[in-house]
Amino acid sequence: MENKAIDLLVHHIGVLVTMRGKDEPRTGRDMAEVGVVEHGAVAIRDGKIFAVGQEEEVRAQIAGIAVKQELDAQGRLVTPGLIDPHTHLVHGGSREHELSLKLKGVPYLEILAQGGGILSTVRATRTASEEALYEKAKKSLDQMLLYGATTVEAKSGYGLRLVDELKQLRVAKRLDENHPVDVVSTFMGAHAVPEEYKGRSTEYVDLVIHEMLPEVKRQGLAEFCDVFCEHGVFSVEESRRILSAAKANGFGLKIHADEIEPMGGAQLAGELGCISAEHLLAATDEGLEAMREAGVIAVCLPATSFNLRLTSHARARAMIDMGVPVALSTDYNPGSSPTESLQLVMTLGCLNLGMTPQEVLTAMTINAAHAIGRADTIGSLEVGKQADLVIYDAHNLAYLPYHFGVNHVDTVVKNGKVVVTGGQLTGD
Ligand SMILES: N=CN[C@@H](CCC(=O)O)C(=O)O
Ligand SMILES: [Zn+2]
Repeated sequence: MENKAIDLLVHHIGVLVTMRGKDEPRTGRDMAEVGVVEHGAVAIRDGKIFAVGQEEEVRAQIAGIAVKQELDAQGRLVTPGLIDPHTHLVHGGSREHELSLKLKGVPYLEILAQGGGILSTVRATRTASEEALYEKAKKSLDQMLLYGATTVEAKSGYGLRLVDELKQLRVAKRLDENHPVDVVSTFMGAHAVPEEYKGRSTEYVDLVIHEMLPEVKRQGLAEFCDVFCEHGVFSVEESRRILSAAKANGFGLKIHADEIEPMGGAQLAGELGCISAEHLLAATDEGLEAMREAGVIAVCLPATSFNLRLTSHARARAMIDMGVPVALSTDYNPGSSPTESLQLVMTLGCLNLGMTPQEVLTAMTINAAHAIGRADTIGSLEVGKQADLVIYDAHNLAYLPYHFGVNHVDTVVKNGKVVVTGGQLTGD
């Protein structure tokens, strides 16, 4: 079998960013160690990386083995496929009408308290057919792929009743099966208290725990469970109840924590051993310390703080310096972050969170892979891992966040197949 043909050889890579070398989530200085190889090549067989490194070495390793297809990277930049570890991919409708409210200074939680915000998307998602949700989410997933994402996490949470939560999760599952991008599902029945349970949040929490969680598990529709722990949404105690039940049902845990108010969500993430905690703009030093001790990954969402016109951002610099592993994500959703572009997030990660281009790339490759429990197969270009990589129309890493607002992706290889070429989907 050693001589079975190489399916694809990507060669003449000017700067190859491998992210190789470490099994745990990257922290501190390691976040800047991106494993650059100049004059690189990647040999791919059966959808996996067969050899990677300097072109001369790779060619020596595959000497005598036939190569079916060669792809000339023309001296440009190659990175692992980008990973978006926090999205609300599947939903009905859009919320551009909230822009004028935002411009008048109406706060995000105020819009929600008035029955808008998440709840208006809940109405649109409940009335949408499964097919319409599929087509809309597919369009967004196409965009994500065109901007370099090869794996995406997707949360439910706009159904807020069993039938519609399952509908959202089925759409995510079908996309995972049919679309080149891998979709990892999270159940988020506790995204808001639905209108019909207004003032009865304890009853709704009971419903999530006793009806929704077991059924989602029984149908195998989600790997993780997430909760929006925030004033006026779910309290720390309610979040603890839901996440503890999720843990007992075998879900991995995530939490939208300390986004707007310092509630103690970060501490809860540490206490329960969540795989990740999201947002964290208002997280205290004690909260971050609890996360560091428990190895919880901080998923920072700079497009959200930008879009909500917040003057402060997640303290990613402090997190990195104190040893909390940081990942970055679009938080793609119709309210607080209507963008599919991880490249925009690169720019905001640098300019608003103070991260370097190297740290930003680590945060949306290997650390993002850890945040969704996939670091054994994706997130770096190493022998045996899935052959997911991106060729950019750029010659160095810093160029990506520097030249913002445009798409630098030229080619995407997913599981060894060219799925984007010349910035267009191939349809494979
Ligand atoms: N903060 C809560 N949930 C989403 C926003 C959802 C919405 O506004 O529709 C977020 O992560 O930003
Ligand atoms: Zn979110």
